[in-house]
Amino acid sequence: MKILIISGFLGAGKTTFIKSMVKKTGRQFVVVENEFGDVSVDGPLLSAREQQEAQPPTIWELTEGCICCSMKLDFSNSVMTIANSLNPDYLIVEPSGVAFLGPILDNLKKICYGEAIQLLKPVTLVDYQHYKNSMVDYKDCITDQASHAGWVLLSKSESCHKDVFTEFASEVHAWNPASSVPDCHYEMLPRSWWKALLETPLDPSSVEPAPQVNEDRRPKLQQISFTDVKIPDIPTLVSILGRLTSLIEGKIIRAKGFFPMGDEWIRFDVVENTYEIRATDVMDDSRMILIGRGLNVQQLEDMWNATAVVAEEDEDETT
Ligand SMILES: Nc1nc2c(ncn2[C@@H]2O[C@H](COP(=O)(O)OP(=O)(O)OP(=O)(O)O)[C@@H](O)[C@H]2O)c(=O)[nH]1
Repeated sequence: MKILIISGFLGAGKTTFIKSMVKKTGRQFVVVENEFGDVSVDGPLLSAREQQEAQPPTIWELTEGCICCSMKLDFSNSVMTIANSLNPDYLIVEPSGVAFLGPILDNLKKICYGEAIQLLKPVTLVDYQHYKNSMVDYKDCITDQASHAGWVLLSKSESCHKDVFTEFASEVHAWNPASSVPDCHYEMLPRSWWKALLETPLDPSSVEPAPQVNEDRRPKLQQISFTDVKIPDIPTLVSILGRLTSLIEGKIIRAKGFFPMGDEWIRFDVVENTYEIRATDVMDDSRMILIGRGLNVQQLEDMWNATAVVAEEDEDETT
């Protein structure tokens, strides 16, 4: 079993990359999802086909802790269990956006043996639209992720000029001279690149011991999660997302979720000051999570509860 870690800060595009990798390579993957927060949104979204023909991966969720520190042992036990039970050709690991990559590699190298469990060179995604801003507050985490990667990819860069990639590569090479930084968005890379991604091993003896991530280094973020999400219509959702991206009190770094609206299921993503709304597959339940700092939790909970009441009234009127 080969292990490929896909790291990157909150909202950098890890899940989107994994979806693309499934489609481009046509392979069947098992994915370990470790989300920041106590509900998993990515797991169900990765399982959703969303009109794509590719076979969705099998998801193994690890919530309520971070695999680079508090869940270290649970994580290595899960990897061993997956190797011994499912034994897939490829295990993809998506750590939470605030996980440090160094300690994850250090932990995994201890359970690598022969061909049974092999590490591949990890990927780190860096969000072109937001990373310069994020570097102000989360530099330690973002540079750790890029410093330990074999491949560093600039996401959300589809319309960028080559010069942007050249400048980005020289910035990354200052932290990690050995990393490979493609000079275009990953969607444009040839089949040979995707093949190399799934074949290039990381020598475990080259992984340096990583100290325990102490709490001072970890991004200090709050999370609020909701299940049974009710939003009556798209204008209300747009208005909520507009408010979330321009809070007077505190700052939302990431928000995401999915919920039913009439006969359809809708998903939304907020990354800093941008948001996206799309249709998705029918899900078993609805979920959402807000991640940020300095948040007025009571005010945000009141806002969602008020929206749910309106949605319920609308439902009553239509039945
Ligand atoms: N245009 C564009 N949008 C992207 C790209 N990658 C991600 N996005 C968008 O960015 C948002 C977050 O993407 P995700 O793939 O969920 O990011 P993530 O890193 O898995 O997020 P977390 O797990 O919550 O940290 C979504 O709205 C995506 O559609 C990209 O390469 N190009």
